[in-house]
Amino acid sequence: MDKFLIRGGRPLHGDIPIGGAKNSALKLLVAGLLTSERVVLSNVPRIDDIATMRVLLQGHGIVVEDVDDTGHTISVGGDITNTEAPYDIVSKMRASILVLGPLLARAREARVSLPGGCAIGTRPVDMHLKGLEALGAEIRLEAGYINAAAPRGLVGARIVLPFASVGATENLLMAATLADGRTEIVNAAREPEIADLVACLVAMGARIVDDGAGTIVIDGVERLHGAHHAVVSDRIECGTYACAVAIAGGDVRLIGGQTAHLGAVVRVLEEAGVEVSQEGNAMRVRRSGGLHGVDVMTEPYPGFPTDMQAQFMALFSVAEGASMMTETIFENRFMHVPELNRMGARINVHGASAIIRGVPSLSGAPVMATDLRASFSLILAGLAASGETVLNRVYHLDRGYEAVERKLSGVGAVIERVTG
Ligand SMILES: CC(=O)N[C@H]1[C@@H](OP(=O)(O)OP(=O)(O)OC[C@H]2O[C@@H](n3ccc(=O)[nH]c3=O)[C@H](O)[C@@H]2O)O[C@H](CO)[C@@H](O)[C@@H]1O
Ligand SMILES: C=C(OP(=O)(O)O)C(=O)O
Repeated sequence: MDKFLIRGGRPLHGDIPIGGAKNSALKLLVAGLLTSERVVLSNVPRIDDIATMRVLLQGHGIVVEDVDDTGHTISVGGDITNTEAPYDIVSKMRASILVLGPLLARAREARVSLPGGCAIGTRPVDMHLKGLEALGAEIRLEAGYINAAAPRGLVGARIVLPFASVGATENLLMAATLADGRTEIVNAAREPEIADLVACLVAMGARIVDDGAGTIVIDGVERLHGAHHAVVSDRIECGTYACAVAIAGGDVRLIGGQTAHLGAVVRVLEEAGVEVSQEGNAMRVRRSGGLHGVDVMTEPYPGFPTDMQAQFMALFSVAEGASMMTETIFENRFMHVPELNRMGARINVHGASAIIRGVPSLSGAPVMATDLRASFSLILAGLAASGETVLNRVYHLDRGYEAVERKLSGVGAVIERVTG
């Protein structure tokens, strides 16, 4: 198993390229199930979750190909020959549940493993299933699988989501593009990844009006066609490297980064003492003075993202004063706390909130994390720590961050991957 060795204490200077969003690219690949024609996606990140999604789609009979040798442009298309999403893939990657709506819409049936919980929480899918039932699907849960059928096709409906779930919005949006009549999704998620999916579906011939304020209206069409679409920039990767500059100090341009998608994150960075500006197509991040603690609560977009919570916990560990981090999206997303504390952080968790009392410095240690963002929070701590940090279980990072060691060493960090 690969490890990272990190030696802290170096400020960061230069440019870091920001890739396409994992949380958008995965859904856009799934959208390819909605047409037999080729959908070509550019700016796709080269990460393990994308490789897993390719295997899942190929299992459905879809042809997934690299369009060039960059590995960042992928085409999907073809006929669905198998409507089962098996346990071994769904349990590895939760975004697999997103095939349910498109399979039902196009093949009129689907058998998808229930994803179950994961390291950050129970993560139920009841809203996905209720929404699909409202569109006329018959759903039975059996032996850990969702068996869904819509023998006469899906029919448009008005669906009010009790919570602005990103996954449920995406599943229902894709299913509704081929339903008979009009679907209205009320209290829909407003994340930039939703707008990206809407833009791709519209390019494929879907009729969608998204008011950007939580209401999406879809008029079903008979068929969708091929399209070209560039994946939106990864706001979480961008925010993560902004935290790297914030914790290590320095001055870095995050090429492709968009402050417009990171409003809540930028506000917290500025309050903490970090300078952030948009300069052309780059987000510039600078810190020369001290860091200050801030109180933060995770919320659906445009609130502060849960996917940035762990990274900010590392940052606040070395900020002056106390910070409070409240996690409202997932019930078990503080798994990084004991590891940060092993590096000298002073963090106490009380239910959904954590109090972080800033310390003057952290010290390197062998650490490991149980999920993607938690793993990066330990790299961030390592960048600020004295001595060497050894991060184990790098496979969590490889799921969602491309070329971490290259991007960080390119701006002066000392980080090395040890394979084996
Ligand atoms: C609102 C939010 O921040 N969503 C995040 C969530 O998306 P993801 O799509 O995974 O999760 P949802 O947005 O659906 O879920 C948010 C909350 O709703 C609950 N829920 C969801 C679906 C359902 O059918 N029933 C139910 O109870 C979940 O348990 C969770 O507490 O994780 C992704 C990966 O970290 C992030 O990129 C998304 O930004
Ligand atoms: C938790 C994440 O992803 P997933 O929903 O794939 O677990 C994430 O992107 O931070």
